[in-house]
Formats: sequence, C-alpha cells, structure tokens
Amino acid sequence: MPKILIVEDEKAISGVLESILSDELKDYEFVIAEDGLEGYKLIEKDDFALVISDIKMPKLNGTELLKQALQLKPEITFVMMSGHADIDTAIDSLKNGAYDFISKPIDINRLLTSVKNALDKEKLLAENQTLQTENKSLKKKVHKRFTMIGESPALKKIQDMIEKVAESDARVLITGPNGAGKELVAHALHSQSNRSKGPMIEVNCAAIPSELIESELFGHVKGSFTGAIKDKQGKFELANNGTIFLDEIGDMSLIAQAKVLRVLQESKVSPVGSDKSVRVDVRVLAATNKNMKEEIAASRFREDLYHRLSVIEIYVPPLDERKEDIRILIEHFAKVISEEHGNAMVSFSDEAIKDLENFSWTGNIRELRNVVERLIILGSNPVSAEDVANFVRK
Ligand SMILES: Nc1ncnc2c1ncn2[C@@H]1O[C@H](COP(=O)(O)OP(=O)(O)OP(=O)(O)O)[C@@H](O)[C@H]1O
Repeated sequence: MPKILIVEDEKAISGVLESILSDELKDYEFVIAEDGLEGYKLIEKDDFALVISDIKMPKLNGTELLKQALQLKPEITFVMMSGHADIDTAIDSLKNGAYDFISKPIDINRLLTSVKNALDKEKLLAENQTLQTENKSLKKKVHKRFTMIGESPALKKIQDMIEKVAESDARVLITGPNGAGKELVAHALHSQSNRSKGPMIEVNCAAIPSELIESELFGHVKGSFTGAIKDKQGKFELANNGTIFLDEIGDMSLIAQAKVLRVLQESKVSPVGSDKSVRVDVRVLAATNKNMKEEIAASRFREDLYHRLSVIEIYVPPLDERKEDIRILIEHFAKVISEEHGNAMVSFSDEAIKDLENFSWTGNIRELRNVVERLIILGSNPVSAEDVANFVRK
C-alpha cells in the first residue's frame, strides 16, 4: 500500500489530519513523524507517495527537510503547512520544489484538494516513468530483432548500399527469396534515415483482399461502403513523415497497382468515398520475392509502377549463396533463442555447424532460425552432429 508521511510536531494537529485524510484516502497508509529529523530518517528508509510537512518544527525545520529530502529523492512530492507568520518561508518552499503550501488554521477542503492533486501528479509521474522504461526496453528489443548478422561479401554489399541510400528519400525495391532478410533491409533503411523518428508502417500486400486494399492504404469515410461504420485513416496517412513498407508488392492486384501509382505520382491520397485529397510525405520501400521482369512480361505487374518503385534495387541473395554467414548466424540465433527461453546459453559443436553448412537452405535464414530453435529444444548442450542427424531432416 502506498504511504503518506505527515511531519508535524503538534500531536493534536497530526492526529486530526490523519483521521480526516485516512477517511478520504482509503488506499494509503499514514505515517507520522514528530519533527523534521524523524521525518528525514523515515524518508531515507521508505518511499512515500506524498509528504505533508509543517514548517516550524524542532530539530530540523520543514524548509530544511524539504531541501535535504529532495536531494536524496528528487521525485518526492511535498505539501507544506505554515502559520501566518511564516507565509514568506512557505512561498520560498515552492521555489525550492514543494508542490503546494497550505496556511494554518487549515481549511480542510483546501487541504484535500491540494493533497489529491499532488497524488494525481505523483501517479502521472510514476506512470510516465514506467512508460519511458517500457519504451526504452521495447526499442532495444526491436533493435535487436532487426540486427543484420553476417560477414559475407554479399551482406557487406547490402550494408554498404543501405548506408548510401538510407538518408536519401529514394524509393527502394528489395528483391530476393522468402526468408532471406528483405524485411530486415527495409527496417535498416528506415532506422538509418532522417525519418527514423517518424513511423514505419508495414503493409503485407499479399494478405489483404483486393477489394479492401484501397481502404487499407488510403482510408475511407464513414458510410462509403457497407461496414464502413466510421472514418478510418489509411496506411499512407499513418506513415506521414515516415516510411511505408509495401511487402509482397508483386502480389498486389492490377487495380490496386493503378491506385498506388497515382499516389506516387501526386504525393496525395484520397480516402475511399471522399472527394478531398490529403497531401502525404512518405518514403516508399517495397519488397518482393517475384521476378519482376517476368511479372511485367506476363502483364501481372505494371511496368510504370515497377520503374517508380525501383529507383534503387537491393537484391538479398539466398543463404545458399553466402554459406560463410551460416556459422555466425547459428551462434547469433543460439544466443538469442537461449535468452528467449530463459535457459543457459546453448552452443553448437564444430561438426554440427559443418553439417548444417552443407545443407541446402531453401527457406533461407527463416528456416535456419527454426532449425536452431528445434535443436536447442531437442538436442544436447553442446548440440552435436548426432543431434543434427536425428532432428534435421534434409
Ligand atoms: N542477416 C540476418 N541476420 C539476422 N537475422 C536475419 C538476417 N536475415 C534474416 N534474418 C531473420 O530471418 C527471418 C526472415 O527474415 P525476413 O522476414 O526479413 O525475410 P524476408 O525476405 O522479408 O521474408 P519473406 O519474403 O518471407 O517475407 C527473420 O526472423 C529475420 O529476423
């Protein structure tokens, strides 16, 4: 239970305060100190949601208590109480960091309002602190999730390209087979760009039915079709001042392609059912595992859209073409997965790694990660060549 400290040398006053406040604030425990020194010792030992302190007290006065307590715990909230004679001191205490002061004789309503406001402020600060910590740890997790591991010349080339083009607003088409790391490249481009503080919005074009894609990308107004029960912002608007990542663009219908082309030409979007258009400042990244030349030849993809999307093209080759990355990827995934499982670090024997290097990885890095996870769960520590033979069917 959170605690409130009352520091007051007159027992009659502290008693009355405690009984009134505890009636109103049932979720708090009250602690009483009879002078500033005792109050300081309690603050040293314990955490208080609020300190209500008199100013004139023996041993350590309220002003000194405030100063010393704030040095010890800068986030602590104080409400001071003062007689008429020391009103100036009370005002000074506000300058020194107290939240409020109340003059004696105490007006109970004024006291309750002040105490409740002070506690609200304290709660907001605590919540803010928690959110900031959560945000930091989420950012770290996201960063970890999108770290690109590898030392092959192919990966180095990709990283060089990312470094060169990240800062420009050039559209980038990322190509390569499933599971090779295209999404990772898109995240690296966003996080190394000037837009990194803005949003990165991902759209899996293959997963959205063609009749819904327009509303997904550009939004709609209420009543524009059955089911449009309220206005909805589209992904392009949500990505304003940031990046939109159109994954599996090769699977987008021709109708949707025409609409995306218009946005790229005009930098404006019109929500479905609206005759107004909204200007958007969005960098467009796209990815596909399809051979776009073949798609264009078969009239499944618009050539004009392809040229607009692929100002820069980054090709992520399959893992089988960069086998020198396998060892370092296994070690990386072993570490990450052991951490995720909350286990001791599992290592891989040299023979196990060599056998894994000799396999063909049609599912690329995604498949390798799954296999490492399977071996960590089912195999011994260190994972042996025998474990690989037993648990990986190739
Ligand atoms: N270089 C790398 N280092 C570490 N992890 C990687 C690397 N490349 C890919 N991965 C991991 O492999 C998995 C697949 O990668 P990703 O989703 O980027 O592939 P993709 O090419 O976008 O696949 P798809 O086309 O199927 O969407 C993810 O878990 C990703 O974190």
